[in-house]
Amino acid sequence: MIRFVNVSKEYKNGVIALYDINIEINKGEFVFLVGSSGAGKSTLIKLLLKEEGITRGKLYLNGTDITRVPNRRIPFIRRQLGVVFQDFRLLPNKTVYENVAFAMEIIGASPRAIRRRVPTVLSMVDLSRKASSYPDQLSGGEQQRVSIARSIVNNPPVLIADEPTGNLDPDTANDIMKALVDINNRGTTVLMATHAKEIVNSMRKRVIALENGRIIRDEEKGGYDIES
Ligand SMILES: Nc1ncnc2c1ncn2[C@@H]1O[C@H](COP(=O)(O)OP(=O)(O)OP(=O)(O)O)[C@@H](O)[C@H]1O
Repeated sequence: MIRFVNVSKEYKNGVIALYDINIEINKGEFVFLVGSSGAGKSTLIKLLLKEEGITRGKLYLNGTDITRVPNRRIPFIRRQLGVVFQDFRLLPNKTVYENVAFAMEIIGASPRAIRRRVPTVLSMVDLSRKASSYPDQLSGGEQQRVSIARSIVNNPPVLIADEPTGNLDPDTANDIMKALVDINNRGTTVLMATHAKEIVNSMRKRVIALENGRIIRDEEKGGYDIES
């Protein structure tokens, strides 16, 4: 599903953020990406989203070498990836329903498909009651669940979450994790970058640890730290 082959990333200022990264993530896996600040987690995600170019190596998404994809095809690549960020990034002037519907409108979905699909995903994240609310009328956890609904509404095979619980208290963070596990159980591959040690330790999923741009650990059913 996702394959990094000898990938390196050097920024224009000479900072080498990733060195010779090799990762293979299969369909349906749930993978935590951990590492201290500056380890290279966000850079790795930016390469997948094609927000940054790759300096060396190859990166495959669903069998396509995305390092060779021309710019005009980037939107098609992006459609295979649902993305959730720490800061939710909802549109403030749209309701919950409209925020989720908008993700379908921009890919040209029919009004009928939108009317059918949006209530389904809102119920998956337990937000049916809040469909007409605006983001500023919601708690942080609810806003993040809207953002998750939006990220999966077009059925992407892969969901990328960059520190999705970073702004949330522990109970709310657990609700978000339940939503992500639910989505993973329905077959979506999940890659989540996080500093949330307790969450990683309690879930016992695959853990890939980065340090100074290198993979120092890749463990099935791992913990946040090597000793855990
Ligand atoms: N646009 C950029 N230009 C130059 N250097 C950058 C740029 N973005 C990140 N870096 C550098 O690349 C390295 C990796 O940064 P990155 O943001 O990927 O780390 P991270 O693991 O996501 O950290 P955090 O947990 O704080 O988000 C750091 O040394 C950082 O300073």
